[in-house]
Amino acid sequence: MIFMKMVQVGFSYPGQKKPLLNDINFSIHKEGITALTGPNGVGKTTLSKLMVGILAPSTGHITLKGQNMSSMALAQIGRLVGYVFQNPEKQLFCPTVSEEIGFGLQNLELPEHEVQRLVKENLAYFELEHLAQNFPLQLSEGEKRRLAIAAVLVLEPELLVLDEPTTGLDAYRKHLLGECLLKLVASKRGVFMISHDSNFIDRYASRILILENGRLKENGC
Ligand SMILES: Nc1ncnc2c1ncn2[C@@H]1O[C@H](COP(=O)(O)OP(=O)(O)OP(=O)(O)O)[C@@H](O)[C@H]1O
Repeated sequence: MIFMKMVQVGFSYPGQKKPLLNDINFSIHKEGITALTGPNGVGKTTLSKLMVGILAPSTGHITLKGQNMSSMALAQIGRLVGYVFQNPEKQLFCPTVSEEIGFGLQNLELPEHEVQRLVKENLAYFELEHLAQNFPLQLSEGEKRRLAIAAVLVLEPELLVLDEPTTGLDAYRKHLLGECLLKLVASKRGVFMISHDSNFIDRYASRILILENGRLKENGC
């Protein structure tokens, strides 16, 4: 079943004479890891924001599980599609690292012991245990990114959208992230990542999309 579909999607920011995105058509089946790459400023982040409903298409439409996204509330989209921003600071707002990971779980009204179990598990997996009581905005860049990813992953979205997830990560943490994404895929969840990191893309992506001059190409064809 098609999970997400973009049909003739175009997008311009207010005041732009030429559309940034033009006639974008593609489907995501939640299988494997899809990478989106392309030159700086071409509209990759904009495309990812359309995928999670932060922006709406100027023309065309996007469906999510067969439903037009324009008729869905952001919270409804957010339960299906998780988004990790290019700049992790945009999504960190809790007083401690532990609370940041637990925040979304609290909103799901899970029992407290289950919330604490999942928080502990993710603190350990992302090697943030020693920082559990620290203020998120005072972490290093790589630690902030690991925390932002942990806080979204813990909610087990069906599709995870990540914007430049390897920025600021050392080789070992990139490896951990890649293995974590493969685990998600093995549990029938989809991953869509924007990246310029060609080594990471070659190692983990099963599908490569390239955005150039407002249009999308698959595998450079
Ligand atoms: N809110 C906004 N209002 C107006 N223009 C914007 C806005 N956000 C982004 N842009 C412009 O849209 C273009 C595409 O930006 P976007 O961040 O989507 O590109 P990108 O491909 O992700 O770039 P990079 O690889 O550098 O991260 C840029 O020229 C940017 O300046």
